[in-house]
Amino acid sequence: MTGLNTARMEANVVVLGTDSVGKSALTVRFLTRRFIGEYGDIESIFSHSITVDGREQTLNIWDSPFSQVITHETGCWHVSQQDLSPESTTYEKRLQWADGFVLVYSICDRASFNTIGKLLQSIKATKDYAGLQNVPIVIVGNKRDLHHRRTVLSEEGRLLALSADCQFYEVSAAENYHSVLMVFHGLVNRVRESRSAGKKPAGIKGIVKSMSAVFARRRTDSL
Ligand SMILES: Nc1nc2c(ncn2[C@@H]2O[C@H](COP(=O)(O)OP(=O)(O)OP(=O)(O)O)[C@@H](O)[C@H]2O)c(=O)[nH]1
Repeated sequence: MTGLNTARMEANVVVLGTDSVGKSALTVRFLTRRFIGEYGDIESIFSHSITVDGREQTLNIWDSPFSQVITHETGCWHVSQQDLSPESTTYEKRLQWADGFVLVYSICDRASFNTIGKLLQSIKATKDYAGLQNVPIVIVGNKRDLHHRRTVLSEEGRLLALSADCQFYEVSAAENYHSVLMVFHGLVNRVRESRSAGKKPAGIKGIVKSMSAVFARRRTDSL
């Protein structure tokens, strides 16, 4: 016996970001260790098992082209027309399905970085609505190999991640497997942390909250 907890875990991951930032390149690099250059527009869910800290983890990764995803009008998120058919899977469904998110922008594309803030807003709104705070999210600045064409500073990515309580990595799906692996390992650790936090017994704050709720109810009952 090694004493390691070998229980297998499963987590659903959605990879999001604007067109051509390298979502498929990142996903395929993680799954196959290879960079193949062109990926097409196919929406796919991949299942892949990895071992993190001695524990096996199955990730179901949903990679979808951005053009099928969302538009943002007057503060509301809308799914695009082609996503409204009954058999199609909407943006909201993707958000509900996911246990964690990889949000990708290109360091050479300022607009793709600006979109990350909007994606964060919509994810947090959906998860908060479902009572799930602190959803695990990793922000990834891709195409690091193209640093001569950089328009987004590393510090900007890091600050955004810090302000939204997310992890942050800059990677090159084209040139480096290891940094891509770190992205998914980082997310797995976050998912584990959030699951074990969900199972923890109520801390002192939780107990005070429940007692206040009980006493408040008694006061209203006696009126
Ligand atoms: N130089 C460089 N090119 C990359 C990198 N990652 C992806 N690319 C290229 O960027 C282009 C878009 O990559 P994709 O992986 O298809 O991007 P995507 O975000 O999945 O795009 P959509 O499917 O349109 O949403 C392709 O030509 C890739 O070869 C990278 O790290 N460095």
